[in-house]
Amino acid sequence: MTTDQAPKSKRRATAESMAKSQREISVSEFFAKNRHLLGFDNPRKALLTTIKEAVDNSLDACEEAGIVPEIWVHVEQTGPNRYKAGIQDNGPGILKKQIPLIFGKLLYGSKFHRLRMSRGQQGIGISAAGMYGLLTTGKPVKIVSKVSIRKPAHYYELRINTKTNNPEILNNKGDGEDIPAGQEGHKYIAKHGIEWETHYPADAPETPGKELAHGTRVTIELEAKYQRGRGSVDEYLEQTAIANPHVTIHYMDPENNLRTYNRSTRQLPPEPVEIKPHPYGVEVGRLITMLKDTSETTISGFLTNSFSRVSNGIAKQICDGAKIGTRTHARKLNRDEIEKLYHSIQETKISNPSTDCIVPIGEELLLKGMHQVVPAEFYCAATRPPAVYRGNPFLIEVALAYGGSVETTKITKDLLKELLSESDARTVRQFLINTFNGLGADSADKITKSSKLGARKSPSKLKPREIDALFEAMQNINISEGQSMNVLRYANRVPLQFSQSACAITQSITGMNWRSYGLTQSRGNVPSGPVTVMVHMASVWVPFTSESKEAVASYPEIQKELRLALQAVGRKLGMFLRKRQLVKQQADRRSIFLRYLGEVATAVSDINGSDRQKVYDDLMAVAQKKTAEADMKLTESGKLVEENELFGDNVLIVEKSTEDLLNRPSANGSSDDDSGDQEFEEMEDE
Ligand SMILES: Nc1ncnc2c1ncn2[C@@H]1O[C@H](COP(=O)(O)OP(=O)(O)OP(=O)(O)O)[C@@H](O)[C@H]1O
Repeated sequence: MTTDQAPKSKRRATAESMAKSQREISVSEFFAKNRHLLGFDNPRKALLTTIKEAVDNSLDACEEAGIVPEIWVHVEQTGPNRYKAGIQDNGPGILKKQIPLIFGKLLYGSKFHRLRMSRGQQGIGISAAGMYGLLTTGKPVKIVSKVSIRKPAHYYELRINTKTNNPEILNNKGDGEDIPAGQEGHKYIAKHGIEWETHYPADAPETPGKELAHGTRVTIELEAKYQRGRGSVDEYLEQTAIANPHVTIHYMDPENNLRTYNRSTRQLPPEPVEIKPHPYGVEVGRLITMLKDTSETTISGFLTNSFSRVSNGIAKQICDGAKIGTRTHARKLNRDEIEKLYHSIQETKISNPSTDCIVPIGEELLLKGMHQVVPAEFYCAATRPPAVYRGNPFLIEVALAYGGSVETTKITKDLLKELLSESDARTVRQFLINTFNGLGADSADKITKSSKLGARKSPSKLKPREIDALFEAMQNINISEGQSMNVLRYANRVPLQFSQSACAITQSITGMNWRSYGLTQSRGNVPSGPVTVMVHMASVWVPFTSESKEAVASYPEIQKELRLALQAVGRKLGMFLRKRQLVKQQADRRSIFLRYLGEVATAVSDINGSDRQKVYDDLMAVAQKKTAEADMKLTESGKLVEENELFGDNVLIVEKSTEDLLNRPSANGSSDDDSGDQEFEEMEDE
């Protein structure tokens, strides 16, 4: 018997029968099945992604139009596991004929084909959110858009046809509705229950009660879950406000709490300039397509007009390197010649792309933003000069805040009750870690232990007495040394809230030695301590690791810039902590002198009959002189700093009194153990 023969079996399919089921897959069908790729992998994230896509679009549109953005976000519960999210802006609005395509067709947008810094890049975001809503609730997307105060607004209810990836308009027999301008329109809106803010709020500082002249509102009903804490809508909006100090957001949460994040500046970020691709970033395949599609006749014309930084001289050098004449017909190059052209491009010295296509937040605004949201003692920021990866310009900036109260001490008991009832964590320990940024496992253990809650206690089943004990422990336990660094990641001003460990930003932080800057850190982890670090990558094309735009890919050029920016703020933090340590030591010494001064003065006066008060004053003067550093002001440059004052050199110190320092644990955690300091000095010497 031969063993290499396949067992006899009936032929199951033929090429012909298989051909019957082979057909094109629509992009919408693909993403409907793979919704996790777009950030719709669970109901909680689906709500966040929907709001994020709409808010990012609003900010992009306002900035592009030169309008100071005002955004309304309204989240309302419409049933068990069902929410309605409405996002409105005061942007330029959208032309009537474009509305169905933008909201009812995947991969349709204005940003994909251009090299210019913006939040959106792919043209999937908002239509995917609408599709998710439709699939999970059957409800269409509702859009109102207005381009001028004098013209009618347009109202559409539409759904995406996932088979054809095309929009279907549902209202007014497929034509959509026009809402008249002015009073008549306001009546129409009220009568038909259309969701649209007609006016700015009466207490809006700059535009109280003014009618909204233009803007867009999208309303999507979807299967979702609302929960605060890490990765929530609330966190996204708060972090968006930090990185976009020019936006005002009115946020109505599902419990009808209205929160307003007011802008701190009316200055829009400078307009980024659109650039052409840089020759170094173009791969052979792309070069072939570009040559096929070009309207230029000569190869020299093609090179100078399709790419940035290619002058006639550079084009000639490239052509010479490839042994092709500059006047050769661009569309007639064969594959071999294109390959040579590609290699010659790589070997020709071409200057870096221009960098006015990327706009940093800037050190001053970074400090302002951080200071508004993170209460701390010390802030600093650093913006790196632009660099290039794969031909794409990018820039890294970092802000750091040190000190201040721990998140667990900032909440009220009522909020704690709400958070506990919303949580789906299985244990209280897990709840604490998931809900409070920077709270490490050790601190969560300390809190649960102190509140005497069993390790397996479920957060939603706590009795009032147990909630009281938990609240008490959260307020009183000193967990500053157990805190881990809170990392806020941003790409083109958009907060990145997921896939932390896959992101180049987190990897750069964990790969650095923070102990040399006075923080404790176990190898390969984020450092410990009451520190918040905000890292922003701005680029014409952010290399995300997936379509849901959650993590930045680790290109070596990006890693290098991240490291340099983090080191810049790390050094400033190190200086601050060292000075603070010195002040504390001297304050400790002075307090010991003061303890005995009175007794010594009395004894001296008894022995030699001198004036006790004079002896006391003299001794006091000596004590003060010997411990003069205790009065040192905690500034980089030795200047006296008023609270909240911003320095020119991008450091902000909110002064602490000497008493505060004496009562506060040191950077390394304990107030009376100086072993950590020794380690710190040693690291500095290295
Ligand atoms: N609120 C708005 N105001 C004006 N134009 C808008 C608004 N929302 C969307 N658009 C337009 O619709 C297009 C498609 O938006 P969509 O969210 O689908 O993709 P994107 O923002 O281009 O990219 P991404 O998928 O990366 O978010 C945008 O490129 C923009 O031109």
